[in-house]
This record gives sequence, C-alpha cells and structure tokens, in this order.
Amino acid sequence: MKALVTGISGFVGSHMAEFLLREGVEVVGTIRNRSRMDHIAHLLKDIRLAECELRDPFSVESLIGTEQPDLIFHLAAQSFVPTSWNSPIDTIHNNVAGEVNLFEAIRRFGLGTRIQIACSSEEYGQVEPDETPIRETNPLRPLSPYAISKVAQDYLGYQYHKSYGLHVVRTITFNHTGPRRGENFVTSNFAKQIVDIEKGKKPPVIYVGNLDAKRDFTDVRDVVRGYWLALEKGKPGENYNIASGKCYTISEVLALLLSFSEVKIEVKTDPARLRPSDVEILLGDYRKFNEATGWAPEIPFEKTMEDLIEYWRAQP
Ligand SMILES: C[C@H]1O[C@H](OP(=O)(O)OP(=O)(O)OC[C@H]2O[C@@H](n3cnc4c(=O)[nH]c(N)nc43)[C@H](O)[C@@H]2O)[C@@H](O)[C@@H](O)C1=O
Repeated sequence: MKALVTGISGFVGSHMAEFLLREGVEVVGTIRNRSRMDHIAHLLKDIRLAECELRDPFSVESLIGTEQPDLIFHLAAQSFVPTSWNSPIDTIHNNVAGEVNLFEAIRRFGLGTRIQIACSSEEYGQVEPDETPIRETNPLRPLSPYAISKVAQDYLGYQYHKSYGLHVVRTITFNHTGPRRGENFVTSNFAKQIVDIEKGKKPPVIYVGNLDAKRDFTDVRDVVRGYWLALEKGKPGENYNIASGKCYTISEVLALLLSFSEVKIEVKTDPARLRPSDVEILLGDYRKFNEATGWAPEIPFEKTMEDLIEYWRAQP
C-alpha cells in the first residue's frame, strides 16, 4: 500500500508520515524547494520525497502519473487564518488550485485512489449559541478568506465524488495542536513565548490577542489516526467532524500553559494580534465520525499542552 502525503514537511504532514510508517505503509511526500525539513529530518531514511508545486497542473500530473498512490492525505495548505487577510488571493489560489489539480490528475489517469481532504471547522464561522456542539449539518457562515478557501476545498471534494465518482472523504477538523505546531498558532505561540522567558531570551511579558474566543482542541496524534480511519472506513463523498467535544477559552489555555512554568509573567494585549473578525466559538460534535469509524480522541488536552511546552524547551 502506497500513500502520498501532500505537505509532508509541515506540522500535520510529519505526524501523518510517522503514523503511516508504523502501519507499514510506503510513504511518499510532496515538498517545495522552500520547504523546511526539520520536522521530517528523522524520517528521511524511511520516506521518499517528491518535489511538486501543487498549484502547477503539470507538476501534479507528472507526480500522480509516476506514483499512482493508493491513498492520498491532502494536508498541504496555507493554514494560518491571519495570513489569509494579508494575501487573500494567494490563500484561495494555493488551497483551491492545489486540490483541483490533484483531483484532475486522479481523474485523468482513471485511478481508484482514496483521497482524504483536510477541511476545517473555520468553515462553520459564525456559530449561534444554540448551535453547539456543531454537527456537520450546521450552516456554513465563513468569516475569513481562509475559511472560504476551505469551503471551496470541501465542496470540490463533494462535487468530484458526485460528478466523477472519486473516492473523496472530507474531514472537518477542529483546532489541533501538539509537538511541532508552527509558532504562529496560539498554543505554540504562547508556549514558545513562555519558554523564551524561562531561557532569559525575552523580558517576562507575554503578548496575546483575543482571549475570549473558545476553541475545541484535539491532539495532532489523534487527528492523524482519524485521517487514516477516514480512508479505511469513511464513506466516499461524506464529511466528518474531527473534534474533542470540549472547548476552552483562549484565556483558559493561557492559564494552563502558564501553570507549567515557575516564572512570573505579565500578560499584555498586542493589538496587531486582533483579527478583523474572529470566530467566537468552535465546539464540535464528532458522533458521525465515531459511528462510521469508531474514532474517539484519546490524548487529554493537558497532556498535549505539556508535550508542547516540553517540545519548545528542547529546541536550541
Ligand atoms: C480549525 C482552524 O484552527 C486554526 O485556526 P485558528 O482557530 O485561527 O487558530 P489560532 O491558533 O491562530 O487561533 C486560535 C484562537 O486564538 C486567538 N488568539 C489569541 N491570542 C492569539 C495569539 O497571540 N496568536 C494567535 N495565533 N491566536 C491568538 C485567535 O484570535 C483565535 O480565536 C488553524 O489550524 C486553521 O488552519 C484551522 O483550520
């Protein structure tokens, strides 16, 4: 069995590759010439890398024709919400064109490849108080260009399944984190700031954005197990929430991370971290996915946060 992981050098891609190797699957991953390799340096003897620009249809067609994978985990994306306000077209082009090029190549070679698409809870956007926990049937009211790009990815998955019978499973993942999470994202950003203060690299002040937002966090290691099960047991064309079913305010996340440290830290709002519109609450209902695949989260949030802060403490 051969799996292609797009964006293998990224946060989720590196965990996906580790999971697949443990399952005994042959792993090929896409990188671009500017990809960072530090997340997958320890895997290089066990995986193969293919340079591929997903926005370029010729690059994708040549990759798919050569590799003809049994499974695709499509994880490559511009995934940071604030970047999508600074360069909306780039986010939309990157996320949407990459997926269309993959689907078109699979279709043209007539492959039966099973494809997982990483959709996002950001698609739900503005959620009303009586709509939580959020089910897959909830209206989509996206609040950022990133969310729009994910709505497009999601419905393209649906459409290519309906129009051409492609085996596409749409996973709608709520926030996820863990070791190697990029330092822009809130959990890693706070953990790294705390560790930089502990190491004396910066004064004892932590900068924060909107602490009132509520998010549902799952450990990335549970998420990649979910992606595998989505292709093992999920129904093609369907969408499935992957979530923990619990949510925390960002101020509770901050308090938890601060509780792991001995140093005294002042908290200051950085206006540059506030967004034109921020999704107020994301709390997911994962029953549909559980019923289809048996998946449930296993790693408690406190353990994920401890592992994350230890990850930053171990960085040079
Ligand atoms: C499901 C979804 O999950 C992620 O999107 P996100 O929720 O925007 O993630 P984040 O970690 O940037 O923010 C979480 C919350 O935390 C608030 N917040 C406060 N203070 C800071 C702060 O200082 N930095 C950041 N980044 N956020 C802050 C911020 O305003 C927001 O309310 C991506 O994986 C995305 O790809 C995805 O699909």
